[in-house]
Amino acid sequence: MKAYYYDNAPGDQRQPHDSGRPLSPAALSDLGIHHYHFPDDLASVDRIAHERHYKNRDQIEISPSTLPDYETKVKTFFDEHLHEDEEIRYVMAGGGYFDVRNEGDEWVRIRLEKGDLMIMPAGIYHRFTTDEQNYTKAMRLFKEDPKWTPLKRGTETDSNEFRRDYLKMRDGEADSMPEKQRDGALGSIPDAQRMT
Ligand SMILES: CSCCC(=O)/C(O)=C/O
Ligand SMILES: [Fe+2]
Repeated sequence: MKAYYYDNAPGDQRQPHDSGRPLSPAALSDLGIHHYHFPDDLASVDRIAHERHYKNRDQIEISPSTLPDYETKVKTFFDEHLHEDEEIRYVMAGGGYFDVRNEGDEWVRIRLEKGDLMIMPAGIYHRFTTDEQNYTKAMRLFKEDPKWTPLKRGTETDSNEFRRDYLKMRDGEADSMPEKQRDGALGSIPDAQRMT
């Protein structure tokens, strides 16, 4: 995992777009993002899923040969959006980038590779893209139904209750975090494996 500010330069979204300004794991944690590295360790993935009350999962292989209409799908993943559920993504092979908005509405790019597991809070604005290798195999873990429901950023999402709850949590009103997001706190994860 590597996190840095996106350079906002023109060019294919799949290029690194590395501004050269890194972001610390602590700064990612302030955004509500947690990261672990579990290469070939599904037992650890299972443990986190259990502790955080995840009920479902699937696997997706994002590549021109496995995903019909690959180029359109990759552009859809790259539309800025939020989800009303916390989500866990575990990269099993290949790599890709999640971009998330920080407190100043700047894009922060998170590079994930094989073995990286990321927990992303409900309500954070983000987008995803494969890299120039055009190959990401990922496990997607869902608290409830195994479905991917992106809500594209707009005036409606700015007043979405999950967005508002996220901002309260990010901006420090800890008591305001919905109980469903406090569930499965990170307490039992060994510090050696916890990256953020
Ligand atoms: C790497 S998993 C596919 C993308 C995805 O699940 C997501 O939520 C993109 O925003
Ligand atoms: Fe998403």
